[in-house]
Amino acid sequence: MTKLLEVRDISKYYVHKTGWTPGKRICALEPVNFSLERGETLAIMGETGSGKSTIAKIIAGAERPTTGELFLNGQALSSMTDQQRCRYVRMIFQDSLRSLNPQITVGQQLTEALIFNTDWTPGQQKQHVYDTLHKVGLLPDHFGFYPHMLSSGQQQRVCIARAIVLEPQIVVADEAFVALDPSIRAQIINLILDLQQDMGISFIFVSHSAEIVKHLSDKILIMHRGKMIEFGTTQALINHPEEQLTKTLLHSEHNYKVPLHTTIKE
Ligand SMILES: Nc1ncnc2c1ncn2[C@@H]1O[C@H](COP(=O)(O)OP(=O)(O)OP(=O)(O)O)[C@@H](O)[C@H]1O
Repeated sequence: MTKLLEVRDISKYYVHKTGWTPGKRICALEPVNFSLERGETLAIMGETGSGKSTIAKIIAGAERPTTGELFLNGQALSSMTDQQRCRYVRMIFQDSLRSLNPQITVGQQLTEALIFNTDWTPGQQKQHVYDTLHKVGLLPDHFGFYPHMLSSGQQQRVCIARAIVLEPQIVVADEAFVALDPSIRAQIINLILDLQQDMGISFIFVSHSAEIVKHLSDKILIMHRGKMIEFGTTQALINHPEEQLTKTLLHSEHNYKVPLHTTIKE
């Protein structure tokens, strides 16, 4: 069966343009290979500067790989138009709350993606935005709200609504929930699990929290200095980690305390 996502030999080099060493090539990511099935959730863990965000951004199309190719349902992502690609893969950024436009209403922000990426009538667009607000636990009234009228948890729900409004197959989240307080973070994480079940979306998320990773992910990818050092199912990496870093990251206590409802994903 065709995989949802296949990452083949993706690498990334940056070239210093200024500073003490102009022209110097920095390897942010050595070639990585992995794949994901439909509906599976992947957590990317690793130390600071190990290349986690680089992988996330390449999958979401926010960065181009230096080498390699990504395949979505067997089709090369590089052969797709931006419009096709953003229907399939959406990203929630680290500072997602700041990415909401304070000048326009929630409804307008969600409708924008539909105007650019569908040929629906205004009535169809509006109905779809209402349905999307409902999916993320917001009310029809929130359509007319400006971001400052919402709590941070509701703003995060709007960011998630914006990511799923085109019904993508993959949502990439880069440490998107760090700034939220623990009880709101737990609600948002449980919302993601619900969306995964209802819509069959695959989530790829970068996190330092062992607790969140164990709760949400089916597979884990461990990065160290630009290299993928371990990749496998969450159960396998928890029960039989091959690398010391994997043990440290998955059993670390420096994680956020999140009152999640269930334990490790089966
Ligand atoms: N635009 C850029 N130009 C030059 N170097 C970059 C750029 N983006 C990332 N890097 C470098 O690539 C390496 C990997 O960065 P990346 O942001 O992917 O790490 P990370 O694991 O996500 O780190 P963190 O947990 O701190 O966000 C780092 O050494 C970083 O300094």
